[in-house]
Amino acid sequence: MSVPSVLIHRDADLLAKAVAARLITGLVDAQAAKGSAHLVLTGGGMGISTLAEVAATHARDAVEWPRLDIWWGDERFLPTGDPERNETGARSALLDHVDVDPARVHPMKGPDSGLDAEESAALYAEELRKASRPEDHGPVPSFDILMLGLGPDGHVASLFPGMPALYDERPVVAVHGAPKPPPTRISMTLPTLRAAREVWVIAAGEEKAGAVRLALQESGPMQVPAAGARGRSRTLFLLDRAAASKLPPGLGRPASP
Ligand SMILES: O=C1O[C@H](COP(=O)(O)O)[C@@H](O)[C@H](O)[C@H]1O
Repeated sequence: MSVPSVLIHRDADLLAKAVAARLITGLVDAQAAKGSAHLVLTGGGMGISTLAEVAATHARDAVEWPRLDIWWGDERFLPTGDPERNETGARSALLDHVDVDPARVHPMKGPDSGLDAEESAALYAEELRKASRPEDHGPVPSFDILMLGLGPDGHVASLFPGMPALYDERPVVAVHGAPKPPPTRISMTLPTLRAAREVWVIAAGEEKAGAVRLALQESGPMQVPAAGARGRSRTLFLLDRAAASKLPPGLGRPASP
């Protein structure tokens, strides 16, 4: 697992623009190297505003969208089209505006599918298994880029502090009783997040500053799940100044004037 690097941008707006530029470049590089790429999306404020910034730049046309598999790190267990679903936000911010291959967009199924949360999680794990190749050495693809928002409590995906999902070795699990609504969710587990080549934790705002510090310094993943989110090759904490405001001097590199 990689040691995190911390990059600090001036504010949330510039952070979203900078992450969008980084994302386009990362996808172009991955597709140039391998022909196609796997991207894992997150919900939440920064996750969706980053996608909106990708949609807003002409450089998005450098990505070969039909040759991209799109996954979600977690989903709120709500019906298709519900505005609170991470999928709904991602589609309206970006996916509805680019030429993705519908067969390569992989939303987690909600209750309108007729599945319960456990069945939906098991189905997603199976979809991931089918997409993995021998060179992935495991039950999920080696995602090229996996983006994560960060909750003020340190949660990433739908892995909340102290909850059983953090101990689960299955690739994808149902989460019940989440402290943030809705209580029922589907989430990739830590081993699946760690299968990614690059993990990007994206956070803005002072309310995230304590979680950022703990995730980088003092905690284990059971207390602060973000402390366990690390990529195989690279882990980036992409922050605005407010979210970085509790880091000790020297931890983190200012990336914007
Ligand atoms: O509920 C969720 O929250 C986190 C963080 O959201 P934010 O709005 O505080 O940035 C998000 O990463 C996760 O995907 C989502 O389901």
